[in-house]
Amino acid sequence: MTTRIPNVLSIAGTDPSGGAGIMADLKTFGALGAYGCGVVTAVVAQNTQGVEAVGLLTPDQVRTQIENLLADVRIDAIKIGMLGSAAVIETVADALEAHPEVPWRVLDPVMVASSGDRLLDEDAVDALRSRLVPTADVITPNLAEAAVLLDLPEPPPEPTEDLAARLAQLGAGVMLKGGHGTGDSSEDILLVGGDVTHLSAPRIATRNTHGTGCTLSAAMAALRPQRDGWAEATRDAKDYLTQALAASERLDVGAGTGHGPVHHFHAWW
Ligand SMILES: Nc1ncnc2c1ncn2[C@@H]1O[C@H](COP(=O)(O)OP(=O)(O)O)[C@@H](O)[C@H]1O
Ligand SMILES: Cc1ncc(COP(=O)(O)OP(=O)(O)O)c(N)n1
Repeated sequence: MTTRIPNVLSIAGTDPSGGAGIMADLKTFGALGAYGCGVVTAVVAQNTQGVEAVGLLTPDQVRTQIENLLADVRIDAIKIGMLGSAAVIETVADALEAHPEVPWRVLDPVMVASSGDRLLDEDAVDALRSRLVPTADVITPNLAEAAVLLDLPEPPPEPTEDLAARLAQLGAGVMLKGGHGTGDSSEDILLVGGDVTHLSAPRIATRNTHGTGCTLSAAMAALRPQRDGWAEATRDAKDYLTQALAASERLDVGAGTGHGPVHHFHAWW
């Protein structure tokens, strides 16, 4: 645990509507006492209704941003989000292997937006599984992403310890998210270093769920340098997200027919 203000890096795609991607990550870092840095991997035309277009940056463009940043700024934790292609996954994996000094790494295996639009090439899953997952401390799949990572025919209905254990065999700790269920509570399972933690929160009745996965993984990265372990950091990250969901109706973003953002600065305004 550090007492200095942590510098936390998001490597992710953009969301001009500010609810997901690198925009959400930087808001989350700021709200949770971390100084935010960002490396852009993709320029995504999206809003609360869905994704209109995806423009991937080249591996060289991503590599140069990472190397230039790390040559100057001490990074205390990294959150990795949308990468888009196998080539960019290889580039980020190489960069992380070359920088073992970055202590904490959270990987959100972003594949598909809640609108159904693809954010990762289909042929990139192997590279994600074999090159990037083993470089992470914790991966944060939702149930659909867990099914793809484990080659299951369809997403399981809810997170289970068995599913988390099978994901952990890919080489990282696991925060298996159950946000897409329908019960009264929203249940996740954290499995790190053989320790299982069940995380439960009341399910908030709102359409403003755009960027919940981005916000959760960013909060874990922001809090890990400020807490004693992943269990404490993840519990506090989920509490922050639950409050941001509960306060989201105070925002007025989008036409109201899509999925709006959570309120990242609910504690201030
Ligand atoms: N309506 C909700 N109320 C409370 N928590 C939620 C709700 N929707 C999602 N969550 C929580 O948000 C986090 C992200 O989960 P999920 O929505 O499954 O991820 P993703 O955005 O990657 O699909 C999890 O901790 C999940 O339990
Ligand atoms: C640029 C970008 N990255 C990730 C996502 C997916 O965000 P997520 O938190 O999983 O939330 P939904 O979009 O699924 O609601 C994204 N949309 N854009």
